[in-house]
Order: sequence, then C-alpha cells, then structure tokens
Amino acid sequence: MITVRGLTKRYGDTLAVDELTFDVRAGRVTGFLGPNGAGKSTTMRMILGLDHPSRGRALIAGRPYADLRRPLCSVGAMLDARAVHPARSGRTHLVAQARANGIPVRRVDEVLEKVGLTKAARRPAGTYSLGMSGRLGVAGALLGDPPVLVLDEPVNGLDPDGVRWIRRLVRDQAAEGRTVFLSSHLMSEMQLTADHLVVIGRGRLLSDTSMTEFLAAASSASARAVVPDPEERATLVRRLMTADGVSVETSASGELTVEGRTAAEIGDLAHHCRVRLHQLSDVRVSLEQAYMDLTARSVEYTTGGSSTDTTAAGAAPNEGGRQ
Ligand SMILES: Nc1ncnc2c1ncn2[C@@H]1O[C@H](COP(=O)(O)OP(=O)(O)OP(=O)(O)O)[C@@H](O)[C@H]1O
Repeated sequence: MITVRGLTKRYGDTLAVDELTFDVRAGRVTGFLGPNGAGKSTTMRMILGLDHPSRGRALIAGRPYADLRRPLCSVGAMLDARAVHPARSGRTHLVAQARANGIPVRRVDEVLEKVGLTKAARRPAGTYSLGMSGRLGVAGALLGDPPVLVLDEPVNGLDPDGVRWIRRLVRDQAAEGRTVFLSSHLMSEMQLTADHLVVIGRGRLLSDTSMTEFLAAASSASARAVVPDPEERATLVRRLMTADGVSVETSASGELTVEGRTAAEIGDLAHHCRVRLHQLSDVRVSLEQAYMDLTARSVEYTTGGSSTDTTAAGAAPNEGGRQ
C-alpha cells in the first residue's frame, strides 16, 4: 500500500504538487492520470524518495522510502526507461542492481525471461529500442519480487503485442495481491487495465475513485437503437419526443441515438408501441471522454483544440440531424 498525505512540492514559483492525499491499495491496478505537467512524475519521484516534499509525506507500507532496508524488495519502479548506462548490457545493468540489493543473480535471468529480453540480454542497452528499454525497466522493477510496483508510462514505445503484455503483467501482479500504481496517457489502454483511478490536474487531486464509478459519473442516460422499419422508427421518435429532456439523433443508416433515456426505457416504450428493434444498447462514455471532460479546465499545456471534440475522441461523426 502507498499512502500519500498532504503531499506538496514547490519548484520556485511552480507549485508542481499541491496537497495531494490518496491511498494506492493492494490487489488492484490504480491508474494515475493527469494532463502534461499535472505533477504525476513529481508525485512518483517523491513516493520513491527521489525528490523531497516541500510539505506532507508519501509512505510505502507505512514507511518513507529512505527507511526501507532493501528498497528493491519493497517497491519496484520504472520512471525513465532510458536511464541506463548505454554501454552496459541489459544483464550487467540488472546484475549490478541485484548485487546492491542482496538479490541472487539467478533472479536476473528469471526476470529477463519474464520480460522477453533473454536474447538481447548481452547487448549494450544503448542499442535497445524504446520498447526494449521499457522491458528492461520493467525487469528492474520486478527484480526484488516487490509487493509494490510504481510504473511511469510503462507502455511508452511498446508495440501492440508489448502493450498487451504489460496489461497482462500488471493485472497478474495485482491479482497476486500486489499494489500497482501506473501512469499513462493512453486512455483506451488504461480503461482496459486499471480498476481504480487517481486523477490530478495542476498538482491537485481531481478524482480518486473506481473505474466503474468514474465512468458512471460522466455518463448521462443515453442509448442507441436500430429500428428497421421507417414508419415504426418515426412512431418511436414521436413518442420519445413527447417527454421533456429527451433528444433524438437519426443517422443516415436509420440508427437512433437517444439522449435522456436508457436502453431499458426505450425497450419498454418500443414494446408498448409494437415497434420492432434490431439493436438496443446503452451508450457508455469512454474513459478518454470522461477524462477530457474532467480535466478540460486544468490542462497546463494544450494545443488549443476543443477538449470535447467527439470526433477526436474516436466517436463517429453525426451523420444525421438532431431532432
Ligand atoms: N526539477 C524541476 N524543476 C522545476 N520545475 C519542475 C521540475 N520538475 C517538474 N517541474 C514542473 O513541475 C510541474 C509538474 O511536472 P511533472 O513532470 O511532475 O508533470 P507530469 O504530470 O509528470 O507531466 P507529463 O505527463 O508531461 O510527464 C511542471 O510544471 C514541471 O515543469
């Protein structure tokens, strides 16, 4: 378990982390989200004793990092995948880490195998691709078989196979009862990986909640329905529109998107009006959209585009008209 209480970091005029309080619990994957410059890396660095808080504290299993007797056996971390001497082989790099922490050298070969780097283990780390460097970083984090993992952007540079591999790895680690804390800007991946979310913006806590609750809070009642018969479709739209707060969009292919009604309510109404449906489902908001809505006002570095641009978020553009 990681405990963060009133954690604050000021660099000159910049308040990088501002009174953060949250727990990262064991047995689940906690995603750490926030726009560029929100303070994620600074928070992780303070958890790992690489930066001193201006105020507050961050504890691992109840202790500050500096008090851990064999740190690699208490917490495994990857903050910067490229932070390896380029002339050293991946294996030599891990052997040095193992020796410094009293870990048997045979564990090095185990973790190299686990991350798929056995073949490249004796090559200089400077010749590794970004994805391979990431795998080496993860190997270092796993070396001491620690109960806590802190990974900053572990999917950075990984190919689709590598992304799936990291997802499975961290989920397995959490299923074994470990504490997993990881950051990523890849929302679709985070949605598949994390059970719980800590979201920050401009150094402050914006949300500390389960993935399910985070998505539910961002969703309004809305659903999609496919009504094959045009007359029946018109009947259903008419009946839906008699209620306040309901709007209906019809796509060119005849699919209805209904705001203000759930799939269950539309199903009941269609049954009542004897309207045949071919498809009916609630519209669930994506993590990307929910996150964009939450952080829209706390983005430090922005491209100036609309944060609620549904086309950019992967939604189909509206082909028909809103009624
Ligand atoms: N050593 C430092 N000296 C001065 N300012 C710093 C230092 N490290 C971080 N900052 C500032 O603190 C703020 C938070 O930075 P941090 O790197 O923690 O954000 P982040 O959420 O990890 O961003 P990203 O997603 O871009 O990695 C930024 O304004 C950054 O410029």
